[in-house]
Amino acid sequence: MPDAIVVCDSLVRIYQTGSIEVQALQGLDLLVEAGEMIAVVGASGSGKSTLLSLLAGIDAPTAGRARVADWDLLDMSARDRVRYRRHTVGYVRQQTAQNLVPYLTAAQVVDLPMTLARVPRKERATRVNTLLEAVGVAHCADRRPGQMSGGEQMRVAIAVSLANRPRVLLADEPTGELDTETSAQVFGVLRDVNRDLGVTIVVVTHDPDVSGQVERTVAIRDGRTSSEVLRRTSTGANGDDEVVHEEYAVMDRAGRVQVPKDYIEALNLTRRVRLALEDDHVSLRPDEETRGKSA
Ligand SMILES: Nc1ncnc2c1ncn2[C@@H]1O[C@H](COP(=O)(O)OP(=O)(O)OP(=O)(O)O)[C@@H](O)[C@H]1O
Repeated sequence: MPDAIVVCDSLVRIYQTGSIEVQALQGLDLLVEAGEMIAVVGASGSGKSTLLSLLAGIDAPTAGRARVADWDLLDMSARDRVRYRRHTVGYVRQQTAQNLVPYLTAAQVVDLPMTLARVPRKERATRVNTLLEAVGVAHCADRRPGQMSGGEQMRVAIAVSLANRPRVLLADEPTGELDTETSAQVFGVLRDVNRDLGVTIVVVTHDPDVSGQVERTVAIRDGRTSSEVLRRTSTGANGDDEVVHEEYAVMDRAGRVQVPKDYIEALNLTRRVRLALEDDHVSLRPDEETRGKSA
């Protein structure tokens, strides 16, 4: 992908707690094109938040390669990290309240990252208004978090993350605390800012139905990218536009592919499988010998 703005190649993050080692990411591959909006899904503990905090520059990878815009995430000084977090990426945290400050109004909290980046006062005031309008909460400018609904707070959090014109917006479960309707509205806001401001968006969620809200959904399993769902619009037999979801397995550079769990269970696949190259596809069959032993 020549225009990739996010490149993760065999990315590894190992957490060490005492003598216990947890491999949160075990060689994850991910490419995100500039201007794309993708969702990252996966079961609890699959490594979604770890991936996002690495991309946000909050945490550092253990091994592998990770690049966002012109930054190499494995080779950044503390000072680089501050610049990267201030200007290149916007980050919306999982808990709505963590994104805001209880005693600051929406206008003040959107202003804050720009003040830290020494943006002139006049420019800040204009940008605060533009952003609050862009996410549909101009009416909340003078309200504190306690005076806003969960959906409004999340919209303000998105405005805060966009204050310094990041190239990539990372959102960790932005709709986790919201009802279905409000969630759909927040996704609508993300799509609007993706389209109108050209910011690349990576949204993490454990809601598998999110694939209807974005063009590409990447699934993580056990710290690796396992499959992708692409949403396409095609013209049906009756001439109407219909949305089609197509699922693909992801192959890494070494040619490794994760077989979906339901396929493994359906054919009782165990340690060894038979692969065969056919004219236009590869077939994968159970090895009768190992299957017999495991049964
Ligand atoms: N700071 C940490 N120290 C030790 N282990 C951690 C740490 N952070 C995450 N882990 C472990 O790494 C694995 C991946 O966690 P992560 O939070 O990335 O998963 P997730 O997919 O975001 O889960 P959830 O949907 O529940 O938020 C888990 O086994 C988790 O227990």
